[in-house]
Amino acid sequence: MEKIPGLEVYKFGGASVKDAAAILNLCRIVRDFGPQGPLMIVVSAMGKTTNALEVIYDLAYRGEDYSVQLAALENYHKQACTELAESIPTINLVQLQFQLQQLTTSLAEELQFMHQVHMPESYDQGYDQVVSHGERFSALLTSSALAQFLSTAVRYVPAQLLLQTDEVWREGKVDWPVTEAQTSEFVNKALTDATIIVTEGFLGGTANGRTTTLGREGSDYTAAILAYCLRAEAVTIWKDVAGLLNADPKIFPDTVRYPEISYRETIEMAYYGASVIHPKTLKPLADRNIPLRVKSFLDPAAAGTLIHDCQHPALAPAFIRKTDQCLLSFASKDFSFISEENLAVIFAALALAKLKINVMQNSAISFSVCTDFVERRVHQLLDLLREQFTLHYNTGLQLFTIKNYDAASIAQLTAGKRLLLEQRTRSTFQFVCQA
Ligand SMILES: Nc1ncnc2c1ncn2[C@@H]1O[C@H](COP(=O)(O)OP(=O)(O)O)[C@@H](O)[C@H]1O
Ligand SMILES: N[C@@H](CC(=O)OP(=O)(O)O)C(=O)O
Repeated sequence: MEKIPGLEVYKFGGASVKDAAAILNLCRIVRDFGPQGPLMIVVSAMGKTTNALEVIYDLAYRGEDYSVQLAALENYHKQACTELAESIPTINLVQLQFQLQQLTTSLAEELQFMHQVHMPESYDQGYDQVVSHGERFSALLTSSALAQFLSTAVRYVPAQLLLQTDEVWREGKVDWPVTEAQTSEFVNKALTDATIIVTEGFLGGTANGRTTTLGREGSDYTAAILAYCLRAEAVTIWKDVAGLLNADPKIFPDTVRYPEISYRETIEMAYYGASVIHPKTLKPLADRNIPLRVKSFLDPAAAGTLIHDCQHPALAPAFIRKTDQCLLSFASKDFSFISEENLAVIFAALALAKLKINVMQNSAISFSVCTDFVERRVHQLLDLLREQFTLHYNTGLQLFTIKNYDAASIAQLTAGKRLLLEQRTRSTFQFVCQA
């Protein structure tokens, strides 16, 4: 497709649209810091809406009463509408409330269906139809607020029209050629009479028009997919932190910001579990050399972090913690060595149970793997391997990774901890310990 000159992509996550004040702040950021050229805005569900929808969906699925939780979610969005209309008087509150009501009705219908029918084989498909409403509410409120705040045309384009995926519910895989063609068509059409487009993060659509989701926290990835398809000039993800830091400030004290960092370093940090950027975000951007800025929506004038194709001097060590880990070990029952044949069986079972290996270690007669503890999947794995191996596993563990470690950073992080497994390469030190 033809490049659209100057087009940029902004992604606003849950924290940056958590209430009317936050949406108003978003409007000011677009007005005061927005690009000269067209802008594609990707929004996540407001605040913790996705978590709330997951709870409601589970209640509905189990045939239990979810009316209190649903009413609370409805009121949360209604209140945001009312408060936005108080701050931006040109908002047509009656119309906005009507549109919100339509979405609420659609959500209630999806839930009602699951509540009555209870089809285990449709659990994941139903999840996507329900949980996607969080992003829909948010896109409605954000696009309405922006249009009135900026007194300009703002087009809302549903993500299902842009991103086509397969039918792997909750983890939709993007059909790149179709997505590129659709995105080009709908965005060019929208830009004939508007310079700002709003769409939902995290969502896609199948060829049959059903909604899919891309995996939790997938809105960063949506921004990257659209930027790739539109050959955007840059992507900015607006967060509640000063940029990409060397550790999560909610867990580690005294963090430092990386002003500039390469795609490669960032992709590794995301892979090891730095939750500030969804791990799939970097590849589409690196493929088309599109810079990614991480900026603070609380201090939009501040520099943030620029992630691009660059060389930089050695970085301060990065600390990453993954919680809820499980350490599994498999030993041959007859004291024979762990052979390539044994490993092939173990890997096949891990793939079948959809468990990702976070760290692994081989010894003479046993093989250990650290994975995220997803109970259902771990039990599936154990069932698959029980006959052939002696199995041990520990849960409730933490996996720490230090990238670009030095002796001081290892000493600092391991102090007072009992390490169950440790491993180091030239640049990365990892260990598993009790929480
Ligand atoms: N290395 C890191 N640098 C900055 N923030 C980090 C890092 N690792 C984890 N975080 C956490 O990521 C959070 C922001 O990401 P996230 O909550 O996914 O944002 P949103 O959902 O609003 O897009 C921060 O509040 C911070 O706690
Ligand atoms: N709302 C979805 C998608 C997402 O990316 O959200 P956030 O940008 O707030 O992490 C989720 O919570 O998983």
